[in-house]
Amino acid sequence: MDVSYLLDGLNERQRAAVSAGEQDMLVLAGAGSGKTRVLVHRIAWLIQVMNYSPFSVLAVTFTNKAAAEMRGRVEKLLGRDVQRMWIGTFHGLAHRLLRAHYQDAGLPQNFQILDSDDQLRLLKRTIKALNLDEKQWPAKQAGWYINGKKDDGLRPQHIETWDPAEKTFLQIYQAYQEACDRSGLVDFAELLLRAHELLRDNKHVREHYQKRFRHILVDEFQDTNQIQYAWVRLLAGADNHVAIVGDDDQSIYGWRGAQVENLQHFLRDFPRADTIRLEQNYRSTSTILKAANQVIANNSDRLGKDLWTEGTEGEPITLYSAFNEQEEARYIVAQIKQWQDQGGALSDVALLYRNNAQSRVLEESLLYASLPYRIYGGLRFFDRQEVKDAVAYLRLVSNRQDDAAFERVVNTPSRGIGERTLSLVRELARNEQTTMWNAARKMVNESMLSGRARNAVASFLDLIAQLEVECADQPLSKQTDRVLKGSGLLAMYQAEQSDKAETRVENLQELVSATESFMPSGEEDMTPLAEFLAHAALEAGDEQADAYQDAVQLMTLHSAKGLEFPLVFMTGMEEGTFPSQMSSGEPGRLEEERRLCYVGMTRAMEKLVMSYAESRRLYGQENFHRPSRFIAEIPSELITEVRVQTRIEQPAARRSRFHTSASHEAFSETGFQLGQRVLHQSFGEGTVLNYEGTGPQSRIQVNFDDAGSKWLVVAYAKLTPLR
Ligand SMILES: Nc1ncnc2c1ncn2[C@@H]1O[C@H](COP(=O)(O)OP(=O)(O)OP(=O)(O)O)[C@@H](O)[C@H]1O
Ligand SMILES: [Mg+2]
Repeated sequence: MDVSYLLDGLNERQRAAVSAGEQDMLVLAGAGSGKTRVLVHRIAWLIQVMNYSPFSVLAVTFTNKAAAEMRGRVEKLLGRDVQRMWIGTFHGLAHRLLRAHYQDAGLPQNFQILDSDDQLRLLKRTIKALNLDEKQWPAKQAGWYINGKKDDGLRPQHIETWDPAEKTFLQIYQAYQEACDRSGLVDFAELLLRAHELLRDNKHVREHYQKRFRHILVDEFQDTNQIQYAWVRLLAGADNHVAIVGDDDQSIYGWRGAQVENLQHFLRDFPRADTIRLEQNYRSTSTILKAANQVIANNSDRLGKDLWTEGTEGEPITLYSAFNEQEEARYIVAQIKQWQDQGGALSDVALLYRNNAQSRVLEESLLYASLPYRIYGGLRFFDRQEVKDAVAYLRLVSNRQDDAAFERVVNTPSRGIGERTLSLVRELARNEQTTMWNAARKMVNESMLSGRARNAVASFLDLIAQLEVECADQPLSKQTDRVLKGSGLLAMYQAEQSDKAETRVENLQELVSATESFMPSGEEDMTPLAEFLAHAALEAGDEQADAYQDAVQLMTLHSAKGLEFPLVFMTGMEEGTFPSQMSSGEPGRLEEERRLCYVGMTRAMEKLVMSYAESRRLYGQENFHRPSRFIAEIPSELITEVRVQTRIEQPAARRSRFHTSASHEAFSETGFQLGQRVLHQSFGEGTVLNYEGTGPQSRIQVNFDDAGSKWLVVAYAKLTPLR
């Protein structure tokens, strides 16, 4: 058979990696050098040329989206489907292992995944139950503590501490874990830890998979944490082969426990591994690549890589300075329209930002301009309130011991079960070391509640029992439909009659279609419902209604990893936003932010646009910041600066109650406009942001580059207009 096509479109070093014999390898290379492409071709090579069954190859990627893409690309190369092949994220694969071996893992068969939001809720309740003050012991912090410990492979009994604060967190960890275990709930970090323990402690399970997975391949290896790497080592055993690809310059999850040192550990633990370096970038124009290389050169302790391209020079990087985030969004939308007018596809455009919260203003501008968009991460379909409510019903119907689901829906829609009643149920559950369901049942049976409360709780318990009967042996979409109607959820939102409620109804309907089109794999003894619930908890944004529409792609810089787009906007390039406030004091974290900037820039193929706003309202607060230091790290000859061209009217959202049309005229008379640059004798240069009052009393707000924001009386300020 002619297999040369598997090496087509690869350079010499890539070919060497793809066609290597039975061996371990590390492909260490910069962004866009074809690492992922090598991995895909290697998998096809193993199957086609070295005659491995797809069944004996394990491939790990970083997101579900990347996993789906990888599977698709392998299938295209092979010309057949590889459904049986294990391609997934660490979390997804861990979940699959736990399902298949739930007994060995000490889990109930119908265990459920607790996502981050549910985890936080459960932590809040745990902290309350321990009579701790949530202000002093915030649930979020407890979550970080617990997840961090789990990522390091530590159970409460492994932790010893003299630190009184840590002692309390440890106590929360313990109580939280007990609650999870009682309810058959597994959080994200627990998936990894438990799967690790399963492989470590069960020889037969471990040996089974060691025999099975002859080749293990891991993409984005620089962002594995300790437990993930420990897992790879366990699975690899003595005579399997591991190929990892990564780029130390793109390690951006240190804050979540990823260890870039794993790259070195790999070379130590797999001493026979070949290191292959790729140096040609095939993704970006030389301008973009040069700029990205310059930025990352400011970091220390790099493994060091040279990246070059034969690509064209392309356009310079556009830098846009806006006076606030609204105006930034308007500029971006105008640019996207222009791109569209020139025949560009919307799905070729990515808007990247540092924090999820930054997306709202961008979304509003896109909506206003009727440009369809999709968001990855953040506002995932399965994260939306109504969808979570519906899923919680499904969970409770399939497992009554699921406390998180119980809490979520017991009084949604409202059925007169108040906080007082619930706290009685919680208390009994706690005292008897049992679940909410069991406690509630007992309270009803033994008349431990007042008449009304008892009836309300009893009818809820009956409702769930009834739904279970109605759902038995029904197809998944019928079950979902039954639950939506029977629970009263759908009716509740239908009755609400607001735009928001309408969207919620649509989302619930979308959930039914999602279950309709869901194809359970039928493996590992899972019911379709159990598989769907796991999918809902693990999938990020892949199920949005407009998945196939041509739409602008919005995502955080973190979730853009591994992807590429012809036109990329990096928004919010301001000190305090990016690099983030928290990182500025710590050199280590600042370097991680710089790597994130490198990741962002190297997503762009043809054109990169960076923008910053002099004033930004975020989380309800207005802040003034200078342009990000990363901008200054780009050689100026690679940048074209665009300034605010048309002075725009005050955006509605920003109009304060002081503003009257009279003051607007008075303001205009002063000769200054919003966004205008001005010079003050003692404060120096700044930008006009706001104004109030009329006549001689009128005041003007200026954000000075060095002195910060100040309100000044126009008549006395002696401002000199610049530009
Ligand atoms: N030898 C090659 N010839 C032509 N195009 C290539 C070659 N190798 C890779 N490419 C293309 O270059 C782009 C980048 O490749 P790929 O995504 O595999 O890079 P990567 O190293 O994984 O990047 P990242 O570090 O961002 O994950 C892709 O569009 C890919 O198809
Ligand atoms: Mg890649």
